[in-house]
Amino acid sequence: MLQPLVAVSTDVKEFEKYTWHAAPDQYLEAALSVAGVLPVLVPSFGERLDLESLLSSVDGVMLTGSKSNVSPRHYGMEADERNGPYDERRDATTLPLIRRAIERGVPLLAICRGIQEMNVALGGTLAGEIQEREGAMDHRAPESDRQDDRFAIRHPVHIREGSCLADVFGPVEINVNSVHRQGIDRLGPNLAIEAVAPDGAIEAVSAIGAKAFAVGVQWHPEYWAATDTASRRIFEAFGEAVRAHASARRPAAAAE
Ligand SMILES: N[C@@H](CCC(=O)NCCCC(=O)O)C(=O)O
Repeated sequence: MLQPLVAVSTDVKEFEKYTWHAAPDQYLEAALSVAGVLPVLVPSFGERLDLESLLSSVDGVMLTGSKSNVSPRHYGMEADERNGPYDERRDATTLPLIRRAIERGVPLLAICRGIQEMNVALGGTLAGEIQEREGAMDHRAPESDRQDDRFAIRHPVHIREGSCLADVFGPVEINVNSVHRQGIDRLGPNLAIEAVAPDGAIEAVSAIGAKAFAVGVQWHPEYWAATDTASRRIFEAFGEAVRAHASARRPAAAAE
């Protein structure tokens, strides 16, 4: 089979006096080496992108994490500095992309900022600084200059019975990393909770009635995808869904 293409979200960043549309290596590495797909960066040009053309040319969509937050104006709230930084160009690209990918049955894996975008795209809201909520765990990364420390696996999540991820792991507890200060507040109407943290924070969702894999996770399976079984299994399941989509979309190419 030809290696199927997966559209990957990009952050818009200023660096060395240039504007970049960028994605971190970890996500691309996990997509290529564990999911077995060819990641293709999608520039954050928003409504200037022909999403039908894009979604007719790829067999999956992966949304990466980011230090930036979805602008609260997308869920009816004021965008203040406290809840920044923002990346409006990324929002303008990913929010419509999520809706169309799910409508068209293109497999979707949304990670961290990605699950938050998925919830907002489908009509939900987010809460900021969730560590300040009564009884909340601190979901932010540990203070460290070492990424391995910041992305250390450090709390359990319970995978709900009958969920998509229960098909991947079984209805069990898995241990995950945690690098976020925002979280899902009001769940979008067409989303189902797939996993929760011990403090009740929603850690994974899936699109109800989706034609294909459409899962968002608040943790970072990409970071340890090569070595951690649970992280690996998510990317393997995503890769399987992408190849199934490719086979259905291009039977001839799938036979090659
Ligand atoms: N900004 C959002 C989403 C968090 C996220 O995607 N984190 C990825 C890694 C960011 C880092 O390296 O600090 C939130 O904070 O909830």
